[in-house]
Amino acid sequence: MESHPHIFEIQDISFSYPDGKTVLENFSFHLHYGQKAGLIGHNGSGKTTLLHLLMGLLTPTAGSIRILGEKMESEKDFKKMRPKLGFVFQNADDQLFSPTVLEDVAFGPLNLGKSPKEAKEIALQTLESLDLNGFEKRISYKLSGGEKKLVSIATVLAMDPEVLLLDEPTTGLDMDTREHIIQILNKLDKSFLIVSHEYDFLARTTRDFFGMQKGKIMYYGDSSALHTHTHIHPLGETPHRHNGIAAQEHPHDGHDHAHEGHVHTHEDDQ
Ligand SMILES: Nc1ncnc2c1ncn2[C@@H]1O[C@H](COP(=O)(O)OP(=O)(O)OP(=O)(O)O)[C@@H](O)[C@H]1O
Repeated sequence: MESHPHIFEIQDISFSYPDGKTVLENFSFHLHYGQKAGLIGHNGSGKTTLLHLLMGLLTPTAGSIRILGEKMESEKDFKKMRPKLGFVFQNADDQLFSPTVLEDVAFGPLNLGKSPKEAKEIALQTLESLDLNGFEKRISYKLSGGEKKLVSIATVLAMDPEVLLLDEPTTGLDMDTREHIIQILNKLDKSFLIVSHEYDFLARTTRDFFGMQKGKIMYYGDSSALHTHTHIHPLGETPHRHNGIAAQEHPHDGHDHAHEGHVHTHEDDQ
């Protein structure tokens, strides 16, 4: 169901932490309906701050935030909107707080007004759809880090949100769990925004990427152009230098793209 062209419309927002540090200034960003996007950028560039602003966990000092067409002006607005925004925290311990996995996954649906029986059914179906059958009886705090991340995603999907926001979902995961998350995201018919430093992960899960630097979106591109060191670009043999970073020469097709550690546009090439 597409009722709004944009999931998020952020216009000219500014935000500073109480200690006075300005993280975002006149910042604008749009995520349209159905978009699967990655957000990359250096440590401290403001990615987590942006996600927290989108969730209403922080309040901008200026500018406007519209979500699904509605202007977010108060905690009341965000409270109403939050069930539609599935936020997967960087640290799964911030997401899981019930004794068992079943209670954790049923918590959202219960909160949305489902009966205990319905909530249990939704929780079991959600676990099954993520290949987590049998997890329902597990003790949440005894799960491994990777299992906690998968169950965190289940707690969010059980609420059937309009959009998922994932903050560094692959941190500390082994290859199998990372692969499992890639499969989950690829099967998902939802919009999402993933903050990650893992370019290959974003290339396999998203279609677009935004590159953030010092509180600004500096780049926008096609995620298939995201990759780590070893690659051959599909066209052209022209060697180039990356944005003043020494001697990483390789052939490419002239698209704006990103490499591990930095993003660049070809206008920047010399
Ligand atoms: N609670 C806070 N109080 C003061 N400054 C903060 C607070 N949280 C974050 N910051 C600062 O705001 C800036 C942006 O932080 P943020 O966590 O949004 O960056 P990030 O892009 O998510 O970084 P990372 O990739 O390291 O997670 C950083 O300089 C950080 O030190």
